[in-house]
Amino acid sequence: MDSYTINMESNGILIFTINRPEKRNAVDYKVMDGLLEAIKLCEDDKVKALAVTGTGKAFCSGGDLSIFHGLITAEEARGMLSKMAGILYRLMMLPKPTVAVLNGTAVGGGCELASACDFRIAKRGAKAGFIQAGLGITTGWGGGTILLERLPAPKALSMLADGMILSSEELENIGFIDRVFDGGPANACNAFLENILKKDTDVLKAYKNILIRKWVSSSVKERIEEEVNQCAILWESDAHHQKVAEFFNKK
Ligand SMILES: CC[C@H](C(=O)O)C(=O)SCCNC(=O)CCNC(=O)[C@H](O)C(C)(C)COP(=O)(O)OP(=O)(O)OC[C@H]1O[C@@H](n2cnc3c(N)ncnc32)[C@H](O)[C@@H]1OP(=O)(O)O
Repeated sequence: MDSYTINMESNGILIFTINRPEKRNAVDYKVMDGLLEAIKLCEDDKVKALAVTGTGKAFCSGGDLSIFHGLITAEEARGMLSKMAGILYRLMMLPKPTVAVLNGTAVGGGCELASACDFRIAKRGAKAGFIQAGLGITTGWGGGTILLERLPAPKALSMLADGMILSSEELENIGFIDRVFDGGPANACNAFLENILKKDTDVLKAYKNILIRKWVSSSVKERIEEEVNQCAILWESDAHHQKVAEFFNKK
């Protein structure tokens, strides 16, 4: 079974779907490479928007702990963290509308992936939380930096520092989720983007470039690199490795 799928819809939406339901769509290196492939495909003028979603009960459960728990030192972690941070940076800087369609639970790096999209819509009942703090680390794929660009600082910091998993309604109240939907993710995505897709691609690109210029002038890239560095340092702590071990021992 492929770890991801990439589908071009007739309405111009390119859909990237993480397809690892047996691991709640945890991100491994194949998923990272697939996301980068989808981002590059968006350079085609036929693509009007990019949607990111998952298969099964979860949107994305963050980094694949069964692989990444083998990364022990800061240096080892930094390689993986900076790879995905670089991909999420390219995702957020894509000069086309992007939407995370939360078909289910998003935790940890899954919330960082969702944050890198312009918009987030969630199926009623979906939950999401930046659980990294409970694992003895911070966000490490740029998601903390990006969230602080998306939400007012008090809201963003409470999501990050609380590390709680919140309901779709709570997330909508905070402003992390732009719309809660019932029914199928694809129909919800089409409905959310319907009016945007009617606009000329150059107009949409011009508006996104206003945002991109703001991020470039405020050194978002450098701030993400610093976030990666500080996560890598926390990564090698005994507290983090103990928490990851507890996740697997709880079975
Ligand atoms: C910088 C990013 C950072 C990093 O890279 O480390 C992070 O993303 S930190 C956060 C890492 N992610 C987690 O700690 C989440 C762990 N998973 C969960 O909390 C739950 O699985 C949840 C809430 C996502 C879903 O709970 P549910 O009860 O529906 O499912 P199970 O827990 O029974 O899991 C089913 C099955 O999937 C495996 N699984 C789930 N998440 C991961 C993961 N992130 N990596 C690897 N495997 C994962 C879990 O082990 C179960 O496998 P099974 O063989 O059936 O026991």
